[in-house]
Amino acid sequence: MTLRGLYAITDSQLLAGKLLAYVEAALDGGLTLLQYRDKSSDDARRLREAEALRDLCARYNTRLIINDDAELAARLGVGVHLGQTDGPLTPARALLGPKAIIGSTCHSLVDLAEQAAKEGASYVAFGRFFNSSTKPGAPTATLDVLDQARSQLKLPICVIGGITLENAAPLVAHGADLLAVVHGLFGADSAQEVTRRAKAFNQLLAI
Ligand SMILES: Cc1ncc(COP(=O)(O)OP(=O)(O)O)c(N)n1
Ligand SMILES: Cc1ncsc1CCOP(=O)(O)O
Ligand SMILES: [Mg+2]
Repeated sequence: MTLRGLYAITDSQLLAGKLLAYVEAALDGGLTLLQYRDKSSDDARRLREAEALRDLCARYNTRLIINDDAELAARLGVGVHLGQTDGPLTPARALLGPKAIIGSTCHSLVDLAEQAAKEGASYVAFGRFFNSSTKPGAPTATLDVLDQARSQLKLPICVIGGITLENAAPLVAHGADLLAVVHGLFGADSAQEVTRRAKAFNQLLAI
């Protein structure tokens, strides 16, 4: 399986009251991956929403990834994205099995990505590349890091942080495989606009 394309990430504040409608609109435009990212501790809601997203993604043949929580991912039979403080990759791979998609945050450090590859990551994520209202304090990364990652790594490379239709092209030109986007996709005034943006991101990636 080649991991390349638009990687939509949900945000509980931005998508309050319209999570499924906006996610379906994005799926209509074409998503390679969807990440359920909810930093709250409302476990019951997280389970309910993640199950609904898993079923929706299945209808569109799109893989669901759970942020931070390998146990929830295992319960649902989907993938997980783990940051540097979200627990180790090796046990997550053992828990989820060889076919699960497991992503790893590497900030701007190719060494972290090399390590993640050895520990069984399916893709590595660098960023943030631009200002992000979703995660303003996230460490930054540059196009130089992306060049270095592209030349050293065989794994799919994901980029994140403030990505929009206006600024994404250089990231693709420098070797990004997956564009991970919250606000630049879901910060739209209508579901139709979400679909339009998703299609336009796919065009940027020549998908
Ligand atoms: C695709 C992707 N890349 C990076 C992140 C950030 O993960 P992390 O550093 O663990 O930060 P939180 O998202 O958990 O706040 C991500 N979630 N997805
Ligand atoms: C989770 C995360 N990690 C680094 S930046 C970021 C937020 C991405 O959201 P946006 O696309 O709205 O900047
Ligand atoms: Mg995390």
